[in-house]
Amino acid sequence: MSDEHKEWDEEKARLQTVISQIQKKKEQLQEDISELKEDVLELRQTFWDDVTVNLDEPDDVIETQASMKQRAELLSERERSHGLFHQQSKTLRRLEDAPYFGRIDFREDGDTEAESVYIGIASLMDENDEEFLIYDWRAPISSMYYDFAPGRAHYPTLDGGVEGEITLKRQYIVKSGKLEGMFDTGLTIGDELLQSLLGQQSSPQMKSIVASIQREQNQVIRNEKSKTLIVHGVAGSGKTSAALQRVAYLLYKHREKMNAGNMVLFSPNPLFNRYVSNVLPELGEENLQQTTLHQHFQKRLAKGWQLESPYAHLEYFLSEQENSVRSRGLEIKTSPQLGEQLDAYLSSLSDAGLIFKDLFLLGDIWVSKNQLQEYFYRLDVNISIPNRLELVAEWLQTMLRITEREERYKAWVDEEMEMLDQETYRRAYEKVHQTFNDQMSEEELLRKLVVRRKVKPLRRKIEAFDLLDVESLYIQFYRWQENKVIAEETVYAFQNKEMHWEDAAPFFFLEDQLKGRPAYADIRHIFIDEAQDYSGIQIRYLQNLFPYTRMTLLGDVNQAVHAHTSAGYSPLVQEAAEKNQETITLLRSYRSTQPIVEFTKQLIPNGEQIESFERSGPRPEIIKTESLEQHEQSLGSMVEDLQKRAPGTIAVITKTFAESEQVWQWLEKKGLNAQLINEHTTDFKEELMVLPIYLAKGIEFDVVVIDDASSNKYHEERDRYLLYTACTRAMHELYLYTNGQPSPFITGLSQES
Ligand SMILES: Nc1ncnc2c1ncn2[C@@H]1O[C@H](COP(=O)(O)OP(=O)(O)OP(=O)(O)O)[C@@H](O)[C@H]1O
Repeated sequence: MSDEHKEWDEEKARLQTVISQIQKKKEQLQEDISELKEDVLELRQTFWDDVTVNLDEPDDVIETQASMKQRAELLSERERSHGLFHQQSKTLRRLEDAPYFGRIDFREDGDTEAESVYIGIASLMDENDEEFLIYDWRAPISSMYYDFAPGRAHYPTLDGGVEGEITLKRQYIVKSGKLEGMFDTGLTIGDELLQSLLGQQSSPQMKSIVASIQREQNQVIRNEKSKTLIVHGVAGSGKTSAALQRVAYLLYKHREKMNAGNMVLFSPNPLFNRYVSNVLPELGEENLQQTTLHQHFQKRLAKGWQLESPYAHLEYFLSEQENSVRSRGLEIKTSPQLGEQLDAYLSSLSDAGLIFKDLFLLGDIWVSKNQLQEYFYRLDVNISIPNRLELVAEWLQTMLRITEREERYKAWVDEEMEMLDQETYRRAYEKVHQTFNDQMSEEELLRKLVVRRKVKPLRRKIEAFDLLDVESLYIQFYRWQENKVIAEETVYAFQNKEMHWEDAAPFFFLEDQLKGRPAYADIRHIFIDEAQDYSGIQIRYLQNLFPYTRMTLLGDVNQAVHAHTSAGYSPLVQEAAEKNQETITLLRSYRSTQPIVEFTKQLIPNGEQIESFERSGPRPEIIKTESLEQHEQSLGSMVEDLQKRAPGTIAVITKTFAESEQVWQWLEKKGLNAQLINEHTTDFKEELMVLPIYLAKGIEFDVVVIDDASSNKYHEERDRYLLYTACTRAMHELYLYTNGQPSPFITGLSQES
């Protein structure tokens, strides 16, 4: 028997042994779960049997409480274990399917023999709990699998590190418990394996990449040095994938002190949220909180206000005439200097200029805005604005108590008391007797109650430091900057209780600086995907909101779709003075076939740095049409044809939503069942989709058809990046229609790979 055959048989035999171990553990766990379940049920049913309820004497009450507490603790401990067992059982079920995907044989310096380290999505011990049958991919020793080729290697430990030699590095393809393939590899984790993984069809949900994490991606995943990690990666280089594996890694590494609830992912759109929602559960971890910046601001918005969505904002600027007041305002509101200018404005407000709100009680001004301002500016100027506001609030609380006492005996209270219902009377009566408050008669208590109810909204306002007129202060900022026209334009929107997207971050930033930021103490790590689309002030806002939180920013400057990104700022560029930042660059694109990568990289400056992964496929095609009718006809037939021939997802990508609607109608007319994706879509329903570029961000499709890459649609510099983003969504096939003259960005591009 050849060595190869022998090894294959040995590996097969080992796999069987491990699987039978898993099955044994699973059965044992099942028994434990059943027992525990019975325990829990019994405890619930007999909860009161062992509790002697005696409330006669204070001592008896205490004893009763103690025995109840003991029972409740026992019950909750059992319930917790039950949950834990369930989790373990799920992990075992996953392991049973594919226990491991890799192996390294590592000989530690000083040892004579190498240990075989098998790596999978979770650790597994042998029967006697002595040896590791499988190591979790996140264990320190497993890091060598991703970081080193056979030869000298090391891995970190708490007391320094371990050095040694990797004598073998192997990969396995295991499906439904069967060994389907194995390869010995060098540094790159198996081209064979990657080929087979990347050649697959897209799926409606992103998959985990643990089995084939590349070395540079591993640096992203395990990085813990810097407070801010910037990952700058070309389209399809695995930024999102690496970020999600990073979450899983951090949850494993810090499992004693951190859980999924301590992390937030800011993603580009709700569809993307859904797209990535399966990766962590697939790895046996809970999902982290996901939101979009828009959803976040919406939660903060006062009642009755409307916040423009970033998509509506984009649509506006994609179809707006240049040099409108709003587009000039946009430049200022997203300029890299805005943060500093707001800082300067805030520091000027320390001496003068704060605008307060009149405080009303019983329909009259109780304390006027001028009185508040006077009081505020009489306080020590060295105290910060939020702290001075706290002092103002304390002063108001005292005044309110006096006012309350004064109001109690006024005529309006008599009137209101007559209107009180029976229930309120009864409660007041009971309260007087319960509290043995002889001094306070029922009537007095009712008066107090009536006044308290009336002042409640005012008290709430004071407690929330809701004393400043932040809207006016925000508008005043633009006047202070001598940008009167922009101030007026903002006034106009604010009068209609509309907040434009570009106003949200500076507005809430200002509010937080003035009133003190809301606390998000439990958030330990935030991830910002598609960070290139964030303006300076949006990032500054988040940094200010989460001052003690680590941040991972992921993005690609070439995929910037927002107008402000041309303003010369990118959150992905490391600040020179900032020591706590680190940047990792990913240049290899895994999503698309080589011909597609070779085509798309010509669209952008410095595209030649982008490396493609050797995967073949048809060349991208540019199809010219001369009229709208021809365009409709040809695109419809092409899509119909694709549906018949190409399995998987097909996306027709347009520049704006209005164009998506039009294309969708064309396809409907042809009897093709397509899903029109809008900003509220959270699920893929059809394999054929029509959507604007900004909603396709971060997502991928087997086949992409660009609706109209003509110069009509894509001619400004900014359009270059939109087109690049759209084309790089394609995994296997890419078609570009151009109705009329092709865009200058694709004219003359080579379609050869
Ligand atoms: N190491 C890897 N092994 C297998 N597949 C990978 C690997 N890295 C990336 N991929 C695949 O490449 C595709 C692109 O990955 P991902 O979406 O994470 O990239 P991205 O950099 O976030 O892309 P974009 O910025 O263009 O949205 C996905 O299908 C992902 O599964």
